[in-house]
Amino acid sequence: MTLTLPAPAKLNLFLHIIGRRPDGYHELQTLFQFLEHGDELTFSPTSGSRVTLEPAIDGVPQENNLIMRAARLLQAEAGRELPGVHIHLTKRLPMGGGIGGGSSDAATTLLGLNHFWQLGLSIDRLAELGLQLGADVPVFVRGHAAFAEGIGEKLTPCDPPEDWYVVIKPDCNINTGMIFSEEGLTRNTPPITIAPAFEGDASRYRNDCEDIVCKLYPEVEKSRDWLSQFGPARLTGTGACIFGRFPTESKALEVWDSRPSGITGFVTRGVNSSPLHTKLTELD
Ligand SMILES: C[C@](O)(CO)[C@H](O)COP(=O)(O)OP(=O)(O)OC[C@H]1O[C@@H](n2ccc(N)nc2=O)[C@H](O)[C@@H]1O
Ligand SMILES: Nc1ncnc2c1ncn2[C@@H]1O[C@H](COP(=O)(O)OP(=O)(O)OP(=O)(O)O)[C@@H](O)[C@H]1O
Repeated sequence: MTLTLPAPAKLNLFLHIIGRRPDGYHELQTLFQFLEHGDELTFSPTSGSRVTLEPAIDGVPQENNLIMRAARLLQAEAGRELPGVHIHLTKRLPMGGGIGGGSSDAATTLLGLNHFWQLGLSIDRLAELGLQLGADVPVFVRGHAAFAEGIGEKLTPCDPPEDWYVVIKPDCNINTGMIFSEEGLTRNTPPITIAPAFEGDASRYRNDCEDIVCKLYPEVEKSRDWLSQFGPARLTGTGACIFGRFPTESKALEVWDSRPSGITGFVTRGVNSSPLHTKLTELD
């Protein structure tokens, strides 16, 4: 049977860097919330035992695509030949945007194929496998908005307000590894000791990558300057996307409709339960 599942985007409502591990990875404190907007994956049975994926993403070799890598991890975990599957990807999320498109595709593949192949793997095991693919994959596997620590794998579920967002994608792709290797990055923000009750207080919470990203990419700074006329505007992840929060859809659309020509992005709602998990629950 064919299975179609969403791969939602995420925002980092704030992102603090509190230190660096001996292996070079950065210790973070961040608040993840999902968005209703996202990619979509369709899994269809095929004869034989191959996993195929279409369309390919320009510049990403098929075997490096996080969807194929997630499928390979599950095949290895099962340790036996599994039925063939064709995966169709509807890509809507910009790459290098800090909204987790690749990580979410990987999580949807892990949960989707676990269901499709009836592997019966637990969410804990799928989150462990996901962490091998990227620091952002576990939150997408677990499916609830969360305060994250460590490199993003220690998750405390929480419920920030489900506001509306204007998300702008400046015309640049930002490489996460490159930003984390920048000399001038703030790496010593004092840790928050309890999971925050986030009310969008811009002065208490920030994104520690924002200053450096705005310095390196003037188009990101320009987007932030435009959106911040309407309220606090912030970077997500290591960029490039900038988002602003609004209490209603009509207010978000009003701002979006006033954008100058050349600004691309979307309006969407923040949700604390992942649309992926909502869809999987409906199937059970
Ligand atoms: C910035 C965030 O998007 C916040 O949610 C994530 O922490 C990044 O997660 P991601 O895109 O899945 O990143 P990964 O593919 O795991 O890492 C890419 C590269 O960024 C650097 N990296 C990543 C995460 C982290 N906590 N510290 C790091 O220093 C590492 O050099 C790594 O090789
Ligand atoms: N299915 C996929 N979708 C998007 N990118 C993929 C995929 N598979 C591999 N990649 C690679 O991963 C890189 C990061 O893509 P992604 O969309 O996750 O960026 P991002 O939004 O900056 O993510 P993050 O917030 O996790 O840093 C891409 O530039 C691409 O080379």
